[in-house]
Amino acid sequence: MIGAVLAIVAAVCEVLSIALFGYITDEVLSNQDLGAFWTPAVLWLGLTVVAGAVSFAGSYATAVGGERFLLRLRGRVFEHLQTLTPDFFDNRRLGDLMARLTDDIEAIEELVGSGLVKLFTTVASVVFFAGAAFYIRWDLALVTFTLIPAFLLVSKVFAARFRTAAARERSSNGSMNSVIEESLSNQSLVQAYNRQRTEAERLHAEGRTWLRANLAQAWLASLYGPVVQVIETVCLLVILGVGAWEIVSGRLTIGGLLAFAAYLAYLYPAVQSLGQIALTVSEAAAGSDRVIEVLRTRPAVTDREAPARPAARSRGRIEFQAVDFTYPRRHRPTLRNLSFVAEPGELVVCTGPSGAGKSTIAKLLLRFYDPSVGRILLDGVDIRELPRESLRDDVTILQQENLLFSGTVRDNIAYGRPDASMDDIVRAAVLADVHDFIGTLPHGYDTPVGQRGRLMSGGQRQRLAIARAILRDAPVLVLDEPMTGLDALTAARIMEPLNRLMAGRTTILITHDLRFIPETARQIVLEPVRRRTSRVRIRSAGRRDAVTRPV
Ligand SMILES: Nc1ncnc2c1ncn2[C@@H]1O[C@H](COP(=O)(O)OP(=O)(O)OP(=O)(O)O)[C@@H](O)[C@H]1O
Repeated sequence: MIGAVLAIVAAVCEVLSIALFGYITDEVLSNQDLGAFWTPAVLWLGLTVVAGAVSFAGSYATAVGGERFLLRLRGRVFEHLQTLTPDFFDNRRLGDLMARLTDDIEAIEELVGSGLVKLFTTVASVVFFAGAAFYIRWDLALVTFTLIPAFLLVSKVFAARFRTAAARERSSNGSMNSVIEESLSNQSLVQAYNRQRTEAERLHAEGRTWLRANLAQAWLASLYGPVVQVIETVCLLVILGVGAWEIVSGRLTIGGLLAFAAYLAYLYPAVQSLGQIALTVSEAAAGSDRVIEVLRTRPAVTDREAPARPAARSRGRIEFQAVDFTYPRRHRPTLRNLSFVAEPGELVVCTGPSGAGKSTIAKLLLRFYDPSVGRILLDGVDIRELPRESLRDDVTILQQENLLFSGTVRDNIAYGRPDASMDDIVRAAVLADVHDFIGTLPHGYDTPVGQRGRLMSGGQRQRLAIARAILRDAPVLVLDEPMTGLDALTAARIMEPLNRLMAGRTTILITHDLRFIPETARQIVLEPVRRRTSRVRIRSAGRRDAVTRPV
């Protein structure tokens, strides 16, 4: 609003300056009276200074509004993305989502930042310059204004095509980002398999689509200027012709005609830039369509309106009651009729062939998905009744692939409890058997772990993740293949800190590797769901031939 008001003031100053120019032409130049020059000259200079100051303040005020709006928009889209279940990300390309958060939001920025200032200034200019032209000679103004629809028609035709080209450019920009993101994040695989050339070709192919879309935009933008210029020249000739006739008839002075022409010289570019704003709007619209698509996606799992109030600290009793689950867009169920109980502090080992649905149990427990049938209970309460935040505070997961962020060792251990003291962090590292190793790092706890922790070995990453889980101190623990990728010696070494982590916590240990599992641990064996006969067997790890029973 401040920007709009200031833009109007600036336009009024410019209108008055041109009126002074007309006055000087008639009173000073035509009458050859130098004495009449000084007052309008000083006034003109004053108006120019005021117009400059006001338009500076207006542009800046509007830019502040636009940029702040964008800061909030980007934050809002990002927050919304984090409410969506991991399934959403599994089904999208990361590079494309990143393009939506950066380039597409930037396209909107161009509209609400510089675009908005321009729109205010232009509309104010059009209104005032048109008004001033009418004031000088309404009939001449009417004749010249009949040509304005030609400008608007041209910009309408161009804007529609520009929007299609911009949408293509936005989407191919997303695809290009995806290729770059995928290739660069998998560089060791790319190089080990000699796929550099193929990856470069993939990027080139996406780049060509992007190039075509950009050239279509450039073609339209370059054509727009000359087409408008032709219309402008027609207008100018009409003004000169009709103006000359008005002067001959004595209804207009030369100063009046010059001022009139000057108003139109401001007015037509303003109308033309209204058309260009239409192009900016088209581009922003293409970007905002993609941003809105993300904002419109509803999370697959949400909290109840009035969720149950969870106990201050959960005891950690987990119960799956006749759970069936089918992944979205899949026809075959992954789990069918799965029932088991894990008592507080108990270790339950979950095994079964690859693809039987072991990791799916962890995803259901964290409510990344809800069961299609059946219930999952935490301390006797259906987890759908609990706020997701408190449920996830009670469950710590140690994933198959240990996910570290690119911060320091300390940041990574404290990830689940950012307020933890240094003493707590060190204690967790000691229990996870990683403290001595950290001592050998160049900057100890302040050593960066590298992108996704790649500066650490698999075993070191695993022990850092164990320290992180120990520090989090949740009553329920899900360990998803904690020994994956580790050799026998490292796996044996991991077991000790893992046992310390599991002590006193309800633990669901998903693993293929039964070598280090305590004899007494209860074991759930998942069988892949085939026809309707799939089932779950429960047996003791020590007695593999024990009676198996469908649950
Ligand atoms: N997000 C998903 N969308 C669709 N299907 C999925 C998804 N995640 C897993 N699946 C499918 O569900 C089945 C079970 O997967 P899950 O990861 O739970 O198996 P798993 O028993 O842990 O296997 P592994 O031991 O190999 O890790 C598999 O057939 C898999 O293809």
